[in-house]
Amino acid sequence: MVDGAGRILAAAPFAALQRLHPGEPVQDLRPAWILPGLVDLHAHLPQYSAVALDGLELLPWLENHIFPLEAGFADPEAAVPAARLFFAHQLAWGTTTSVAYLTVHQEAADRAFREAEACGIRAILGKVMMDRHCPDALREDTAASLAQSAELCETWHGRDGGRLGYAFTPRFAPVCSMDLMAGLSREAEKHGAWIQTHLSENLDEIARVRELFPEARDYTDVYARAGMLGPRTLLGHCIHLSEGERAVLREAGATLVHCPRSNAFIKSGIMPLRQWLAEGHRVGLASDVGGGPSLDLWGEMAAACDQSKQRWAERRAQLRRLEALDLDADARGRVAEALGLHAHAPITPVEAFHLATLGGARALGLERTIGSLEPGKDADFIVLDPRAADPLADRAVLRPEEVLSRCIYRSTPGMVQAAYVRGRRVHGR
Ligand SMILES: O=c1[nH]c(=O)c2nc[nH]c2[nH]1
Repeated sequence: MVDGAGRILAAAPFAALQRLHPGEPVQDLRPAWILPGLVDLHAHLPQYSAVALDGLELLPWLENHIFPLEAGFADPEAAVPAARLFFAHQLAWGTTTSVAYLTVHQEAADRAFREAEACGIRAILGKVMMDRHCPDALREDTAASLAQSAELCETWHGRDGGRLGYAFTPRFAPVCSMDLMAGLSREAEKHGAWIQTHLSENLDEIARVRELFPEARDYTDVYARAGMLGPRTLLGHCIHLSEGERAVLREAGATLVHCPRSNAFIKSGIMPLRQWLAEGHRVGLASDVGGGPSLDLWGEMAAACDQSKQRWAERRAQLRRLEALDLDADARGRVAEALGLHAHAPITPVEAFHLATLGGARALGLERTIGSLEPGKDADFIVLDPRAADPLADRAVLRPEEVLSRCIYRSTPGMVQAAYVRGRRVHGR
C-alpha cells in the first residue's frame, strides 16, 4: 500500500493486505511479484553506445573506444538522446536507482540531469573530472573542473526531495592530480555529496599509479591522502586489493562496487566477492556499462554468482592437488593459507539480489529510504512476472528463492512489467 506522497504504508501478501485494509482501492497484479527496485551503483552513461566491443584491456580500451566517444559530448545535445535511452533501459530492467558517470562536459552533464529529472528515475550522477595524462580534448584545467563540478552539485544535489544527487567523479588516479582530488574531497564534504571513482581494476593501471604517485604506499593510499575515502565513497571494481588497503577501506566505510561482467569482459580479473563480504566491507553491485555489456542488473547478479562458484571450484581443485603432495599437515595448512585456498561458500542468488537492492541502498546511506519494501520507505518498486523466466511458462510451484534464481539466471527484457519511483509509474504497460 502506497500513500499519496509515494511512501509505503504497508507491505504484506495480497490476501493479508486486503483483510487488514478493507475498502482500499486495489490493483491485483498476481501472479506478478512486487519487489524493491534495483540499485545500479556504477555505470557510464555516455558509454552505452560502445558496449561489447571485445579485445582490449582497460587502458587501451579507454584510449581506443572510450575517450573518442566521450569527446563527442562536447556537444551538449549529444547527451539528451543518450541519457533518455540509458535511463529508459535501466528502468525497463528494473533499476530504479541509477548511479552513473557522465563526461567532463558541464553542459552535457546538466542535460543528463534534466533527463533524469524528467523521466522520474532516482539518480546520482557526476561530471567526470580529469586534469592530466588524457587526450587534449578531455583534459580539464584543475580549478575549472572543481568549479564546474561544484556548480553542478549546487544545482542538482538533493533536487526533488533528494531523488537526484551529485557524486564528485574523478575518473581514476592515473588521470587526476593530487590538487584535483584533494579539492573535490573538500567540495564533496562541504555539500554532503558522494564521491565515485575506480580503484584497483587492472594490473597495468595499478603499475601506472605506482609510477605517478611514488610517495603513496599503494593505490588506496593515493585516495586516502587526497581525503577521498569515507562512507559516501563508491569505488568501482576493487579486484586486486592488498590486506593493508582493505583495512584502510574498511575503516573508512567506503563501498567496494562489484562489476562482474565488466571485470570479465575487459580481462581485469575476478573480484573475491565472498572474501570481501566476509571481511565486513560494504559491497554493492553494478553493470558498469560500457565495460559491462548491458544495463540488465539481473545478468550481473548471475555473473556474481557464477564467478563466485568458479573461484570456489578452482580453489577446491587446488586443495585436492595439494592434498596429493607429500606434505605433513602443518606444511599443507601453511601453503593453503598462503595461497588463500580455504574457499568460502559461493554467493547465492538471494545474496546477489540483496546486493542489488538493500546492499546498494546501504552503500549509498539510503537504507532508510529505499532498498526494501517496508512501511515508511519510498515506494520504489518493480512488478516482475516470473513466468517470463520460466522455460515452459507453466504453473510449476517453486519456492520463492527458486523463482528468484530463475529470474536472475534467465532474465528477459519483458520480465519487468512496470517500475515505480516514489509510487509514480516510470516504466511499464
Ligand atoms: O571500467 C572502466 N570504465 C571506465 O570508463 C574507466 N575509467 C577509468 N577506469 C575505468 N574502468
